[in-house]
Amino acid sequence: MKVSVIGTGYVGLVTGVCLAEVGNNVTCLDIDEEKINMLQLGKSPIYESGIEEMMEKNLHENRLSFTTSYSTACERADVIILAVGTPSNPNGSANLLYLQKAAENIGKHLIKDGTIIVTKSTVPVGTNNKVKQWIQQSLTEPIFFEVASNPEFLREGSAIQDTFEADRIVIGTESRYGTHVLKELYSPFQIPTLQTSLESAEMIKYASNAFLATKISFINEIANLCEKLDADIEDVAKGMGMDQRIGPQFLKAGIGYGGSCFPKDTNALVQIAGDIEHRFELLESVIRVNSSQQIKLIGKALDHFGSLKGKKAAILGLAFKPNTDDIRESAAIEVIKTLLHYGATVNAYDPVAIPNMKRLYPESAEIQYTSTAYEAIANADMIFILTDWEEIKELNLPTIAELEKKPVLFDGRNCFDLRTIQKSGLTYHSIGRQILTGARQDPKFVEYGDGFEN
Ligand SMILES: NC(=O)C1=CN([C@@H]2O[C@H](COP(=O)(O)OP(=O)(O)OC[C@H]3O[C@@H](n4cnc5c(N)ncnc54)[C@H](O)[C@@H]3O)[C@@H](O)[C@H]2O)C=CC1
Ligand SMILES: O=C(O)[C@H]1O[C@H](OP(=O)(O)OP(=O)(O)OC[C@H]2O[C@@H](n3ccc(=O)[nH]c3=O)[C@H](O)[C@@H]2O)[C@H](O)[C@@H](O)[C@@H]1O
Repeated sequence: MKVSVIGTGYVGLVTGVCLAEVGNNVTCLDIDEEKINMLQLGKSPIYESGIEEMMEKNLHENRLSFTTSYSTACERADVIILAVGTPSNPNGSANLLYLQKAAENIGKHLIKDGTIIVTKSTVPVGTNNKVKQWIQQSLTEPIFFEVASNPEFLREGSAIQDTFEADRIVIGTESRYGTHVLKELYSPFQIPTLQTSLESAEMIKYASNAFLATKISFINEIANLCEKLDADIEDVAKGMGMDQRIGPQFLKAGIGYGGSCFPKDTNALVQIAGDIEHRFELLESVIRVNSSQQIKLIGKALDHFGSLKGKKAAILGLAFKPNTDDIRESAAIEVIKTLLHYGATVNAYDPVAIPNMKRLYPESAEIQYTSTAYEAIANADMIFILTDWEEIKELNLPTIAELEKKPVLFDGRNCFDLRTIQKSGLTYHSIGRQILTGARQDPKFVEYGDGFEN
């Protein structure tokens, strides 16, 4: 099939490359010329495992191309996929301006009857009907087209794997023709497909993200109780997750959810509910819990040191999760801001996200970036673990314990088991578990069995 993808961000690029990989002829379009120039050279503007290799292969085999021209992208496409950003407006609602511009441009350049225009961007219920109007109003001649909703569920950091091994593909369509074309497009992936109305497909996306965010805030609240009641959140989450009705995923307590989607989509859903005069109190609480969770470690550091003025903090992990360079809504942004506010200075390290964070916090007397985790730690009074990168989970704790300052470890991702920490003699604060003071003490924990995954 001939497919065009509008927007070459995390979703558009991965979708385009994977659709080319299964044999389609794919044109990816973006208004950002710099991105398109890079992509034409086979370089990915985002850090996503495996993307460059798959891109290179499909460029070489002439199934994939990149352009800034709407006429090139629209003229022969059977399917056009909209994957532009839908960021938050100041009131939390979804900003549909990029989508409107893209839809209008499609309308202006559509010349082939029967094209299906698919919204993959996350959009409020009712938006596909607007997309239809925007296109209709921009047509230069009468053309038959259809719209469809096809929300995306991939995660950054495992986007290619998630595309090939998704739990489901949701297709909201208006006719049998639309359903037929999209089912055919996705048939090589052999993934269960759910066909719904446009509105239900749009709602499935928000409801899924809101539910996952709720699970995270719920387990974080339980962690906050565990800290005060001498229970261990890792054991508690494991025990809960063994109940198949609950399931083990998204029960990892920590410093809350970040990223470009959970914060944006939970706020948007509260706003969508507000627009129809329904107060979504549960989701409002989920959002509030997450905001306070993001700076939980600062409270622990203040309790420990009294004052943070003049203290040196090593920040390990800047990305909102491992295996991505994305720092959008990362807890690291709030933690750094608050540490600087309290008069601390920062040495920050991340395997890939430093260039993105430097745009927000350029290097200065207060904040320095280092090329290894150990460099960041060398002179620190305290260490904040904010992203559970594999290399951070593998830090050599005895080496850290031997440093002159013997830094205090504040672990926002519960990367270490308590026995390992206890052996190292470090003072250790984590989320929802007992504090280890470096003195000889027996941590209250059990030996984990196999199979507990997040
Ligand atoms: N990032 C993720 O993991 C996921 C994102 N989504 C949703 O997918 C959508 C896209 O998200 P991302 O890929 O993260 O966004 P992004 O910000 O990484 O990329 C969006 C791209 O669209 C381009 N663009 C903007 N206006 C355009 C126009 N008029 N014509 C052509 N290109 C245009 C931008 O230059 C940019 O390259 C959002 O609605 C998001 O909520 C859904 C699932 C996963
Ligand atoms: O709509 C989207 O953009 C995407 O949002 C999330 O994907 P993503 O944001 O890439 O990453 P997740 O792995 O879901 O993690 C989100 C945040 O939650 C945190 N998290 C996740 C799981 C957990 O148990 N605990 C926890 O704190 C992570 O550290 C991270 O900050 C969803 O998982 C995807 O299904 C969805 O497509």
